[in-house]
Amino acid sequence: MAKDIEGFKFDQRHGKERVRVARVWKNQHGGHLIVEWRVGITLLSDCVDSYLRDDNSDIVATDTMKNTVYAKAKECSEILSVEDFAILLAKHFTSFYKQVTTAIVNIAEKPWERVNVDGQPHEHGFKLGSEKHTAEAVVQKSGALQLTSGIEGLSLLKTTQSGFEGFIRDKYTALPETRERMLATEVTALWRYSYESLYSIPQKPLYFTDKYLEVKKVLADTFFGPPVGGVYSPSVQRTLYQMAKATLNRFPDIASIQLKMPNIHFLPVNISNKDGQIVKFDDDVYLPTDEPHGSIQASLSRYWSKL
Ligand SMILES: O=c1[nH]c(=O)c2[nH]c(=O)[nH]c2[nH]1
Repeated sequence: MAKDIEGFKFDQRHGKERVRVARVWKNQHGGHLIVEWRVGITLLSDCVDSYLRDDNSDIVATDTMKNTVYAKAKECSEILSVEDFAILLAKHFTSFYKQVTTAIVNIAEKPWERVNVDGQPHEHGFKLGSEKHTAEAVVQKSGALQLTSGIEGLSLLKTTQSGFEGFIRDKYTALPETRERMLATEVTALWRYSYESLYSIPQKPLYFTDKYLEVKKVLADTFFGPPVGGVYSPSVQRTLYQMAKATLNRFPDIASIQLKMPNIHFLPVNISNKDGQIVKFDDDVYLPTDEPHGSIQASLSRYWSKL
């Protein structure tokens, strides 16, 4: 909230970024669970005097914020979702300090996955997966909540059932029309839950972890289509829209979703020299690239959503 100060508009916030914590839980039978989180905390608090004069008496030290992450991780005796940990931290800052009006906590979870050895889940062995689960909780002193979850780095590719035709052609257009191409992307998704108060969030353990896995499945299943035959994509735009719509249709407690889907190009390889063709592209040999890439993004919200 901007304040009028000395004839200016003034707005401030402070926090700690990239606090890394790993938490292990052990059961009586030797089974271990682990999460690794990168936590960012931002506090909106009444500590204007620290900017205007040498008075730090209303500052929550960012070092204290960092310590709180470890203390709260220690206190959590059971595994919990990134969303629930973000809410727990944000709730702490807004209720513990009279100066703090709003706490914004974002967390990215590193995708440690249990390994299988000889077809059996390992008790305490994990390997790194690829895409990340993210969450952001914005909590007000009143208990008002905004909860957003996301996926980062979900790489998806299909080798056919994609094309791009009918686009604008002008004197700068070289791209041929096609009904046969590779489609590759790295999905970044952000979705907002409709829970608007600390008192209305589902209490079921790992509710939001399960939701994350289900959203990821709906996004991927919509991208790929059925295992036999797949589904034709006439553009990244169309596929993105179908993925967003499938998510809102499937999950009543998701109010809006934003998707970013770069079009990662796999270029047809054709090589020739003066004696003739060395490689003739036949939908088989590609040059994978990462830049430049197309950039396609959209968000879809329910009408009653506040986003
Ligand atoms: O699916 C696509 N959408 C585009 O907007 C675009 N632009 C382009 O060159 N290729 C593609 N493919």
